[in-house]
This record gives sequence, structure tokens and C-alpha cells, in this order.
Amino acid sequence: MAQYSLVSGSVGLITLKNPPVNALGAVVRHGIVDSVEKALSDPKVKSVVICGQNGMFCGGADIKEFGTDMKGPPLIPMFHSLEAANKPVVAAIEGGAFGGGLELALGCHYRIAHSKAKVGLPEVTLGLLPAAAGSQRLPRLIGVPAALNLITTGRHITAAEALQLGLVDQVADHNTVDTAVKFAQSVVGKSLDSRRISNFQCPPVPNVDVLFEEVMQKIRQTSRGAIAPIACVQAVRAAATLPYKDGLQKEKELMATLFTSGQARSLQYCFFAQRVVSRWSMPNGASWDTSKGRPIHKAAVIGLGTMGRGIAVALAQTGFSVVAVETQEKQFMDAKKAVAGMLERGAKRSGKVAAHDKIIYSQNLQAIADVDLVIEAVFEDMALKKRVFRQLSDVCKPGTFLCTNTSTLDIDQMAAETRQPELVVGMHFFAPAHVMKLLEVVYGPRSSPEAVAVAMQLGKKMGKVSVAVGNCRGFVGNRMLKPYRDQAYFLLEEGATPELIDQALEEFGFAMGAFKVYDLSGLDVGWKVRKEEGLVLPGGGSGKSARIRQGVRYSPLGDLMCEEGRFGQKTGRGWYQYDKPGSRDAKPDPWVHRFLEDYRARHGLVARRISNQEVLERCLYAMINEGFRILEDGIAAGPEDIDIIYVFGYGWPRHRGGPMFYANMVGLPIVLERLEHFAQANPDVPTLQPCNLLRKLVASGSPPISKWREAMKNVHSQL
Ligand SMILES: CCCCCCCCCCCCC/C=C/C(=O)SCCNC(=O)CCNC(=O)[C@H](O)C(C)(C)COP(=O)(O)OP(=O)(O)OC[C@H]1O[C@@H](n2cnc3c(N)ncnc32)[C@H](O)[C@@H]1OP(=O)(O)O
Repeated sequence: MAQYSLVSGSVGLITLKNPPVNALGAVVRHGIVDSVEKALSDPKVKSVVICGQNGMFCGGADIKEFGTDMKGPPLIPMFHSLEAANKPVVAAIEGGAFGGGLELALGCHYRIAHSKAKVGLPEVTLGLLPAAAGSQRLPRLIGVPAALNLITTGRHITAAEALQLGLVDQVADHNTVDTAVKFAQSVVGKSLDSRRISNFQCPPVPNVDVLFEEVMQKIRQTSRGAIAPIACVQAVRAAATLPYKDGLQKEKELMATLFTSGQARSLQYCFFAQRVVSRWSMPNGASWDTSKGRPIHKAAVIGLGTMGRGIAVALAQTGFSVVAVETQEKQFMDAKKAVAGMLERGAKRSGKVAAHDKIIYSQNLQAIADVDLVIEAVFEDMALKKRVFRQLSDVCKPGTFLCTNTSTLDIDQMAAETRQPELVVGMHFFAPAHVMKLLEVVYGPRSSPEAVAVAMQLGKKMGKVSVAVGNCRGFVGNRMLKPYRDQAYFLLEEGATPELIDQALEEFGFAMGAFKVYDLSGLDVGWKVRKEEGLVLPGGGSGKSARIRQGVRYSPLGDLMCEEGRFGQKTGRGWYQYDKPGSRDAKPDPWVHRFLEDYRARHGLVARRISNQEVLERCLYAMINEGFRILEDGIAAGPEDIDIIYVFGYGWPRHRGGPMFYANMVGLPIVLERLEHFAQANPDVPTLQPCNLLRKLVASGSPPISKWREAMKNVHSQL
């Protein structure tokens, strides 16, 4: 609702009330219309202030309404009547004004923001554009280049930046509503014509065509198939080149295309999924609302390789005191230098002081005796990790949380080496750990809810999107990656090239195809793991054993590449060729094509034409099938957890919602039918066998993804 009151004898105060963010649902819109009518018709009222309750102006249109019939007053006429009012209307922005909330403020004659408030037009992140005239008013107010930047990125800006851009008229340090009321009284009687933004001409831009062409080109390169950023550019272009009324018409047409698009549905799903996963739960019933964490003041990082360095930086930048331990002399010296550089660069980017004084370096494990939490990031070797956990258990004070950054290993085996296994959890960061947003928090059978709560809270403080998952090989992310990668290799055997597969995946929207990722992360990493698992045979093996291991289909292609010393970018040769070791510019390599042809000839394989569609179906459906198995096994609490892991940690295009949402969009019967087809053709690939949960969902009429958790409960109770 919106509450109306008369304050200071002559100011009509309209307070938006729709917790938690005062979104502009139908009831609020009715409230605004009624309140404005009251204010404008009351002769005692000389000016109007609009604010939001509980220190929050407005989070925008109510996203939950988008899938409904959206009754109630529409936003555009409402904002026009505010702008046309003959009494000054002032927006008092506390907390934030986003999307429709900022568009409401742009319909007002003046805007006053609290110094801690943020504003923005994040519609693009929801697959939309600011279609309540925001795409037309903002460029008229702050100019085309600045508006283009805000509208196409959706970024939230501070009140200080908004003031600098001319988006707000004043910044208040204390009571924003009081300041706005006084301000509203002070402008009574002043002409309002110059305050009605829709009357403004866009400030002229030299070479407007060149500017839009450049921006469009950049967006086409970076948007990876997302349509909303392109529509945003087109809408701002209309503002720059057309009269307001025509621009508004263009905005409406563009919005009509976006509003019902699959991309908008996917992005809005991601918005809510991100919030769903923060409300974690464990199979034993413990959850975010019943389990309290403990405050962490001082943390330690053990092992200063690539991951340990990033984790130490992320902790220090968040404000934690960190003890960074590395026992090997050379690594220790290198790490100190590297961490200092990372902190300097971070400080330069953020404009803050580099947090050097937050880190104490040590080569001695005794230095961590008084820390509250340890994150172990030593080499991915179980024997080593077990030894470290034994030592940690001896050295640390009782009650210290012991976390491991392992990406695949069994955290329960590490917990078994400690005196308090309930305090052990996985904190799986993604490289580079100070940049990547995802954190998998892994609980084992003995992890306490308190330990999970601590890791989840720590992740949140560090600005990570944290997802709680169960303990299994590879957890969620890496477990699902395996069948995807297996399929990519099998497709090479069957006739594809790395470029063909990567192109299909990149056109789908992945930041990088499977083989470019291999080259980036190093082919030797997986080779080492496979050797430890006893999968690697010299020369790739021969005869029957060449393409079968432990009874299932296996491609030795990755092993053979490593035998050739082709480890990827670091050696300047991998699935692609590079100008020099360390270079990132991947070029197709005729050597690889010959290598594949020889391999096929040796194994009697006849290359066939492989379509992009087959690449997507084989790689993605195999991955999705594993996702269903993960749900069936109770490793992830719901499809949202899997999707958020993939969007934030594995380059899955956000506008496709995540693998499980994508399966839901494609249609579960289609996914099932294709998996059955591929499984029949590849009986030696068990990961293509459709799993029970998928079959049961299809048998029960393919409920929408929001109902899968319920369906999963039934499956679990039947198992
Ligand atoms: C067929 C043709 C049709 C044609 C066209 C029809 C057009 C009709 C539509 C017209 C619309 C025009 C344009 C306007 C569009 C918009 O305004 S879209 C919304 C834009 N706003 C946003 O993107 C902001 C989203 N919210 C946030 O970023 C954050 O929530 C916040 C505001 C910064 C606050 O953050 P924080 O304090 O961390 O809280 P959260 O945990 O994120 O959120 C708290 C709960 O509030 C819910 N929520 C937040 N915003 C909204 C919202 N806009 N609508 C609904 N719900 C919202 C959020 O989900 C949380 O809920 P719970 O998880 O249940 O706690």
C-alpha cells in the first residue's frame, strides 16, 4: 500500500509500504494513484514528498507479478501524472531506488538521496529494459553515454556518483525525508517546466551513430546471445534520436518482445534462485533459520599456491585478520610477493587502502594456534591433506572450524583425522578465489549445522554466492562436469574438432567451450587425477582396453595430449596453439587435426559430420542427467542450488537459467527421449542412462521446476 499524510502543514507525504523492498505491486500502485489525487486536490498541500518505509525507497516493479495478469494501474501514466502535477513532487531516496523505483523518482520533479543510498536501472539483469519510461528519461537527464552505461550494465551506483551525474539534486547525510520535506517547501512557487524530464532534449552527442555502433558491437561481443542489452541500446538510441512520445513507443515495442521471452524467464528465475539457495538446509533438517554460526575474527590459510593466495586476499579484503602459512621456502617467498601485488591491484580498482596489514605470513603451523577458522588449500592429495588435518587438530585451539578447499576429495576422510570432526566442512572456492563469486560449502555426514552456518556466513561476508551441498566426489559442480567433458571427448573421437565443439558451446552462451577451458586450466591437472585413479595406460592402451576402462567407455585423448607435453596455455600448445606459453589467444592447430585423424585411423573409427545440435544435446543432457542424479542422491537440496553453482562458477549463460532450468525449458520429456536415444547408441556410457528422478518427473506430468522439490521428497521417500 501507500500511506498518505499531511506533514509540516503543507506537504503531502506519500510513504510506500510493501516490505521488504516496497516493490510496486498492484496495491502500491493503487495507493500511489489515490495519494497523488488527494495531495493534488487538497488546497492546503503546496508540495509532495514520496518516500519508502523502513529506510528503503523502492526496489522497482514487483518481479513476482510478471508471470501474472498484472492488474492495477500501469506505471507509465502514473509517472506522467506525477510529472504533470502543478505542485512540486520530491523523491526522498533512502536505501535504494531500483528499476521502476528509480523510474518513479525520475517522474518526480526533484530527487534527494541519502548518502548511503544506491540507485540503478537493473532491468537488463532480469532480461528486460527500463520500460516505465526510464530508457527515455534517464538519457534526457544525464546524457546518452552515462545513461547507456547504467542501462546496459544495470549497475547500482552510489548517491555520490548519482549526484555527480546529475541524477539526484541533493545528497542528505541524516534524515532524508525531513530534508526532502524542507526542500519541497523551499521550491513551492518555482516553475516546474524545467523539472519535467520528458520535456528535455537529450544533450547532443557528437557522432551519435558512431557511438551507438561501437556500443552495439561491444555488447554483441560480450552479451553471449543475451537479447536484453541489445534492446536497451536500441531504446536509448530512440531517446537520443526521436521525440519523447515516439521514443516511448519504441520502448514499449522492445519491452513487448523481451517481456515474454525465455531469456527474461531464465534471468528472473536466477534472481529468485540466488535468494533461495541462501536459505540452505541439510538432509537432517538443520537449516539457515535454526542454525546459528559463531563470529569469526581471525582466520588462517594453509598452503599458498594459486588457491591459497586468492583465499588469503579475499579474506583480508573483507577485513579479516589472516595468518597465511606456507612451509616451502620458495613458494613462501613467491606467495608473499604475489599476494602483495594482488592486494595492490585490488586496492587500485576499489579505491580502498590495500589490506597488507591484515595478513601475517608464517612458515610455521604453530602461528595459527589462536585462529577461529582455518582454510586448508594444500596440494590436492588425500595423504597430504589427512596429515595437515591431523596437525591442525593438534595445533588449533578447541572449537576452531577446519575447512578444506578441496575441489573433489572426500571431506569425511579429512574430518576423521581430527578430534572434532563436526567442525570440518568444505569451502570450495573457484579460481581466482578473490574474484570468482561462487563458493560450494560442503557438509559431510559429521559436519555440524553450526560449522555449515559459519562457512555460509563467512562466504556471504566475503561477497560470495554460497551454496551448501553434500559430500560426494566432485560435489555438485565438478561431478556434473565429468559427463559433459566425457561427451566432448567422445565427440572428438567420432569426428568433431575442438573448434567445432567449442563454437557450439560458445554460441549457446558459455564464456568458453570445453577445450578452451581445458587449455586454460591445464590438461595435466586432470591427467594427474586420472593417473592416481589408475585410468591412464601408456600410449593410451591398446586392443580392447584402449577405449574402455573399468568396464565403461573411456577416451584416452587427453592422456595422449599430455604425453606429447601439450598441457594447454602454459606450454603454448594444447587443444589449440598459442603464440607463446602463457598466451591466451587460441588458434586452431592443424597438428591437433592430424593427431585426431591418426587416432581415429588407429582405432578404426570413421569420422562423421557432427552438428551443433548434437554437441549441445550430448554434452548438456549428459550433464543435466547427472544433475538429476545429484538431486536424487540428496547432494543438492533443489534445482536452484545446481543452477546457481553453474551460473556463478562454470560460465553457464545466466540468460539460460542454469542446466536444470534449461532442461525445464526444453521440456523434460524431450530431454528424457534424447537421453534414451543416446544411451541406446552408447550402452557403455552409463552416465547417459536416464536417471530415476527424471523418469519419475516425466511420468508425473513434468511439473514446473518450482515443484521439483516436492517431487524429490516423494522420490526420496520411495527409495
Ligand atoms: C505481452 C507484452 C507485455 C508488455 C509489457 C508489460 C510491461 C509491464 C511491466 C512494467 C515494468 C516496467 C519496468 C520496470 C521494471 C522493474 O522495475 S524490474 C525490477 C527492477 N528491480 C530490481 O531488479 C531490484 C531487485 N532487487 C534487488 O536487487 C535487491 O533485492 C535489493 C533491492 C537491492 C535489496 O537487496 P537485499 O537487501 O540484499 O535484499 P534481497 O534479499 O535481495 O531481497 C529481499 C526480498 O525482497 C525480494 N525482492 C527484491 N526486489 C524485488 C522486486 N523488485 N520484486 C519482488 N520481490 C523483490 C527478494 O526476492 C527477497 O525476497 P525473499 O527471498 O522472499 O526474502
